[in-house]
Amino acid sequence: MEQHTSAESFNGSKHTVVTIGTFDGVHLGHKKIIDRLLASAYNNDLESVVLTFFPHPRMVLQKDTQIKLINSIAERKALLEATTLDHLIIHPFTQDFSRLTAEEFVKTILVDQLKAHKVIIGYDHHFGRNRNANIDDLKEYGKQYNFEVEEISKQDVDDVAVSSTKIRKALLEGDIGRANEYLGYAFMLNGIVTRGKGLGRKFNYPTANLKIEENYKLIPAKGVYVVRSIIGNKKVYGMMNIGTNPTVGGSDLTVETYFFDFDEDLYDKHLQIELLTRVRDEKKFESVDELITAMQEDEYYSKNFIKTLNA
Ligand SMILES: Cc1cc2nc3c(=O)[nH]c(=O)nc-3n(C[C@H](O)[C@H](O)[C@H](O)COP(=O)(O)O)c2cc1C
Ligand SMILES: Nc1ncnc2c1ncn2[C@@H]1O[C@H](COP(=O)(O)OP(=O)(O)O)[C@@H](O)[C@H]1O
Repeated sequence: MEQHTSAESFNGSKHTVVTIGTFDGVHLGHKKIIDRLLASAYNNDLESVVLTFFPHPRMVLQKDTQIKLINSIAERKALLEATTLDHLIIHPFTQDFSRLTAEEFVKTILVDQLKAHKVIIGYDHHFGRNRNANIDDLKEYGKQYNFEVEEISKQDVDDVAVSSTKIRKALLEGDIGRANEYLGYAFMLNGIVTRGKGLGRKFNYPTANLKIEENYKLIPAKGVYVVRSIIGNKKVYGMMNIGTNPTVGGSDLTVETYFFDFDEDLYDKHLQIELLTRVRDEKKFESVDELITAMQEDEYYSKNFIKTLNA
């Protein structure tokens, strides 16, 4: 797959089939649309292109800082990279870009830059300044500029929208099992390991604190989770706590993981951690001893869960 940082930097020689969307989550519904794109590219001897935008339009137009996405942009790229897509264009969504008229968008981006012969798009897709053009307008432009428009039905669009919404909801409720089912892979968090208060080691449970850079990344509900990561080519399992550590008087939200059968310095390292299942809610215990007992029970539970994976 070739990556392009804007539509302008796309310089394909062949004609293309293009689909446009946010693809947050790159979940099973998105995969179905990408499969359609790939089949169409194959059958028509076209190159397949996903045109996606970043930042999310709502971040730019409504300055929405509350919006939370299932994937960081780096994660979205990596997930799409794993498909056999020919081109991924992550076009910067700016105020200027949002002011392009529908016809300017079609002519300059789809026709001149992407050489689109076909566009696969949702029945309810709106585009251009103030989103005032719809799929019928796109079909008219198609006649004028010589490209075909393939409509994704209401049912298929609803499936995709519903599953993004359902995944966000499941994550916010801590229902990782359900989120992972819709995703078709395990939800992940990426970040750098930072220093905490150094208490974990005293409890015999050193925990790598993950600093997640992207403020728009959705963090699942507080609680304890069984997790997995690849550290230096080795698969390691662990248990993660997302929370404020109320037992030791914490206040900021932290994401910290104790890895099983592992003893290495992780400070400043980048980790990608997959969440596999939820163990329990975070609690304020009466004492540190009670917290340590709970962590021992979490470890027992987690290791049994991991055995079922590897059975
Ligand atoms: C599996 C696991 C479960 C945890 N559960 C709780 C909890 O229920 N309540 C709580 O206050 N802290 C909980 N913690 C967080 C500990 O308080 C925290 O790891 C400890 O304070 C170390 O912090 P430090 O990394 O800043 O040294 C949990 C940590 C882990 C790894
Ligand atoms: N099994 C392990 N799981 C997690 N971190 C570990 C483990 N073994 C060693 N470490 C190291 O210990 C650090 C965590 O120790 P801890 O006492 O909790 O300090 P801090 O409060 O700075 O996180 C991790 O960042 C990592 O560098």
